[in-house]
Amino acid sequence: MNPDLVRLGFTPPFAGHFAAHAAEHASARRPARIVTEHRGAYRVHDGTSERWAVITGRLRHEAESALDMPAVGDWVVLDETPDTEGRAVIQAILPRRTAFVRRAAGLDKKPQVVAANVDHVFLVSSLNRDFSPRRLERYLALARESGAEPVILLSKADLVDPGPAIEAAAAIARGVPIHASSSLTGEGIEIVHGYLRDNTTGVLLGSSGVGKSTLINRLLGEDRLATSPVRDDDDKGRHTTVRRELVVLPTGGIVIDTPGMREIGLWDTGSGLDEAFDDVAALAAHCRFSDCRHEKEPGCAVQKAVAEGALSADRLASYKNLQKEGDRLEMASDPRARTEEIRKNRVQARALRAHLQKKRG
Ligand SMILES: Nc1nc2c(ncn2[C@@H]2O[C@H](COP(=O)(O)OP(=O)(O)OP(=O)(O)O)[C@@H](O)[C@H]2O)c(=O)[nH]1
Ligand SMILES: [Zn+2]
Repeated sequence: MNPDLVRLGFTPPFAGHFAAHAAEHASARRPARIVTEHRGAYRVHDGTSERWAVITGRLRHEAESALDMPAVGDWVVLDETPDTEGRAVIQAILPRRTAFVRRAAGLDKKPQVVAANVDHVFLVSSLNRDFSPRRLERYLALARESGAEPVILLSKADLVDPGPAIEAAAAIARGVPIHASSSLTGEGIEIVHGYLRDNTTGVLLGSSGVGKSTLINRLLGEDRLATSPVRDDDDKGRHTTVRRELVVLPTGGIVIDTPGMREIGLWDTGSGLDEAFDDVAALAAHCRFSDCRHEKEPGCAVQKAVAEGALSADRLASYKNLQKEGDRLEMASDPRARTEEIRKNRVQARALRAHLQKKRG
């Protein structure tokens, strides 16, 4: 396989999908990866160089929601014949292995694919005032459903002793690895490099100002991405990164920078919520009633655990809260939007995760 494409994360499953696509079409086609999106045009990388591309009218027309449009990290098929403005034309999106999807910011209930085909989702919280277990639980539920492996990263370890936050994160991580890092001292940087071995892809998610772009610059070994200081009064960031962008590391691996998220709305968490809260789910299996709401029902094993101090009341409240949000979304969303493809991808993603877990022992 073309080593330039492999360095971009083009693995055998994508090669297989691409070959199947190319075999059905007479005109010359090539695979490329979405690097960034700007006003409906896409910057794509074909392993050798980058250029602008647009999607065909047919793709745009057939898209039922944002889930069917190219997202950063997607592998797409380009037609070699450029359009009148010299841009490549995206003919198809190859099936995603994983996708981190949230509810788009704003009032209407629409999904947004934050990053596609990522192996690791780094949930970045700054140790400097930003860390919130409740927000982390929300991210974890979405990350679990993405099919990628979550990693909790506590940044700016040079400013604050990470001990207490690590302990708080450990109480809700349910097996997700936790690392402290500092782009100033270099602490934890090799660990992040380690996750991106073998041309795997990671995405950095978190609030503005936690140091996502700074970390990528550190991984790159050069100040390529723009960064800016947090506000003095509350340590909040200034939303410096304005669009998602895929970066290929010279040392191997691919990482996607994202703009700081103000809100992180749930989208179709499927079993992701119960995976992120497998402690609550395991208790719930022992409730007398299978539809127990864990309120005041007799024989509720979950409330019993709270009374005995085995489960924190805050964590249960958080679980119920997210569950309600998910239920509301489900009722509101158009069932057609949940395409069969998403379901299939989820199965594939599970298999991938199992494989990665096995690989890492
Ligand atoms: N002390 C310390 N400061 C850091 C560290 N990492 C980043 N910073 C600083 O935090 C500020 C914000 O960093 P950015 O990298 O722009 O944060 P971001 O998460 O990319 O923010 P958005 O692009 O707005 O989402 C900058 O002033 C950085 O220098 C760190 O490890 N230690
Ligand atoms: Zn940034």
